[in-house]
Amino acid sequence: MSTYDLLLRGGTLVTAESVFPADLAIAEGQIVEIAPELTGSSREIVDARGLHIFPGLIDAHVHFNEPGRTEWEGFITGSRALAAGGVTAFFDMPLNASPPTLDRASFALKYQAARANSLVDFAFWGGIVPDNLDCLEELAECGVIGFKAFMSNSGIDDFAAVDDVTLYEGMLRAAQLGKIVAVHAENDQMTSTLSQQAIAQGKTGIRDYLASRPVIAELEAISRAILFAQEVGCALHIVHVSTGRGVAMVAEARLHGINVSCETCPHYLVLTEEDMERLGAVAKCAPPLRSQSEQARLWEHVRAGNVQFVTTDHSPAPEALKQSENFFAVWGGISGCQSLLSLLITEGSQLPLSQIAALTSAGIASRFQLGSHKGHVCVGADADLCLVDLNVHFRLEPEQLYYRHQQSPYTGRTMRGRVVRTIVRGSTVFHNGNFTTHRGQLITVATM
Ligand SMILES: NC(=O)N[C@H]1NC(=O)NC1=O
Ligand SMILES: [Zn+2]
Ligand SMILES: [Zn+2]
Repeated sequence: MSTYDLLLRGGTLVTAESVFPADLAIAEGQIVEIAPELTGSSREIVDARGLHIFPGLIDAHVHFNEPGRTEWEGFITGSRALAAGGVTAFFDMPLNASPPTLDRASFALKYQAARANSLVDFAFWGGIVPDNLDCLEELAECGVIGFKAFMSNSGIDDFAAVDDVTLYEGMLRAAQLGKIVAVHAENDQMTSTLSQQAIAQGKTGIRDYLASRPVIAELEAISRAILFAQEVGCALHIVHVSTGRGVAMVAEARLHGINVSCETCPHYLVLTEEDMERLGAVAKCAPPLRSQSEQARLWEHVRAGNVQFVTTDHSPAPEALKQSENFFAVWGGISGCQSLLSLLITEGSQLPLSQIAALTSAGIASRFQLGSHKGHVCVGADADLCLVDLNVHFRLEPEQLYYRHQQSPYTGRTMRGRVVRTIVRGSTVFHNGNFTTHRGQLITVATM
């Protein structure tokens, strides 16, 4: 009889392919057996009857701001929120921390902070800005997951937007290094000029902000990035696509064999322009929330499989930065990394559970070539799992949030599916509101 470390008995497994009842056994941090009724002895047995066992989610886009702006969000608070939401790994963006992740030294600071404080596994994006092209090679050596560039103003002075030449040359180098380039795609000239004009005319309300970042600004930047990537032969990823039309451009390019993918975020799927008007600063983001008709088309593309994965773009800031009469001056960024799974289960009732697993784990593992050990529920994979009770409906209250700042546009919303346990490489890191000590490790990545 085999001896396991942990046996999950009687649960319903959710994989990117299917949903089926099974026992799951873990030893030395890995899944070692999956079968209808496992009889081996185990150090610990969890009764998973009535629960769904999802692959631990991977959030490929968060801003945890440590070091340097830990008062905005840090690895302790951010990774607790993730664990409470069933997320077992995250990719941290190269900006909003100080210094931003632009070279070997800043990568080392990030790594040390995450290693000391993160409850779950992590990887890092490096940045591309106009003056760091010569540092991309050392960032690749450090093990960044890819390179992120802003095609419009990032809101952070020490992370400048790329001009076309920097983007082109950055893509050339990324292609040589076998790394993916991710872009925040909005046309800088349009968004900057429209913003300046509105502010000069004293038009600083929420509708004015929306008007300063039209859909066409996003579509133009997506098309330019795709054109560059095709020419250069670089793998491209478009972050936080806010409209179905943006996804359609990516889908069309993929049909032509261009190596491009895209993500969207829960806020574009569940909130609209009207919500931004109603909720105010807590719902400010860029690209902004869109109309109901744009949102409906975005959902169609998600259902059709044209969006490779969903991320949260969790980008919080202290309360003071969220308060201004001038909506342009308010920090743009939505806090939501704790609610990814529950939002998709609740709002994506048309999405099969398997597709939710694909969008939150397998899709990311495959795009970033994490290997079969991450993002999959199968024998030999890391035992990164979350146990969810789909029968629970709950109202999200601010005091249930583990963020550094207990604010989110999703508070007050009734959600379905409570995460009861989160397991990282075989260790329970979250269980019914309790956390263990940190456990996170850097995810090592292949070059493409
Ligand atoms: N700097 C930063 O986090 N910006 C993010 N916030 C947001 O709403 N969109 C972004 O790109
Ligand atoms: Zn962005
Ligand atoms: Zn972001």
